[in-house]
Amino acid sequence: MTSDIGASRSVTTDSTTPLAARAIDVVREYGSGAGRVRALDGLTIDLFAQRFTAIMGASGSGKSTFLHCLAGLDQATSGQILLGETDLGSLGDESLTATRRDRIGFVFQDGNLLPHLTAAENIDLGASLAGHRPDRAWRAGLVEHLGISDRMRHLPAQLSGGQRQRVAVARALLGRPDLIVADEPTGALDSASSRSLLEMLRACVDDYGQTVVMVTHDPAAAAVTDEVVLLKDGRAAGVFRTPTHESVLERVGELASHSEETA
Ligand SMILES: Nc1ncnc2c1ncn2[C@@H]1O[C@H](COP(=O)(O)OP(=O)(O)OP(=O)(O)O)[C@@H](O)[C@H]1O
Repeated sequence: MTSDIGASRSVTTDSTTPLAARAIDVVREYGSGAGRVRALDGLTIDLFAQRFTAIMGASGSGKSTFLHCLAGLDQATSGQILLGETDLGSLGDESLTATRRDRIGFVFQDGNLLPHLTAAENIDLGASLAGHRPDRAWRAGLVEHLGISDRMRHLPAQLSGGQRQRVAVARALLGRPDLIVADEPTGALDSASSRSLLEMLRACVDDYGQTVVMVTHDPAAAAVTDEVVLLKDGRAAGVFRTPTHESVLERVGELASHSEETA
């Protein structure tokens, strides 16, 4: 059970709550002619700073496409993605690469570690590429908090799936990014590792003041977040706060039955 993670959440939002990122009327089309697919169809979402937001929706509703556009890995066909005040669409290749490296942390399903680098080298990779020295005290605290201090010299193949994910979380947090994006991070984990990863992502927000956006199909994972954004056919189809396992199941069920009625 994960329902007690984040049990003390309290989410209030008003016009002064700062935004970490925004998607404004975003369209993303793939292909052309008869094969054209509109993966995002005028999507508008506000992502509040220092919050944990889940993105949910049926398969094909545009979740990964949105996350990739938000993280500057893919480009919207039209509309705007703002990271703080920065319009990602206005950046050239070099600035976009630097923005991704310096302002966004990534946690993907398989950890996405480089196999020939040790855990420590993987954690330091972003800082090394940027020519920065990692903040040693911050790094040591993170690694300790994540329980991987004794695994720093191991290669990814010598780590468990859960340990690889912890390394990925440490790497994502090292540069204190403006935004951490997680794509189905619990998808390949057993329930204990999944719970532990969700606790870590929750701690990123509660203890380190980070902003986390996570795509998930898992109601138990969504139930530890502050806010759930539902997508349908490439558009926002609802937002609800302080989700519980039950409320997630209910809202996702409603969305699915509404889709059947209108199909
Ligand atoms: N590179 C691509 N080329 C063509 N179509 C694509 C491409 N990437 C995604 N799509 C299409 O865009 C739509 C949205 O895909 P996306 O992967 O964002 O959905 P999703 O909600 O993340 O799905 P899932 O839950 O199955 O991962 C789908 O119809 C998909 O087939």
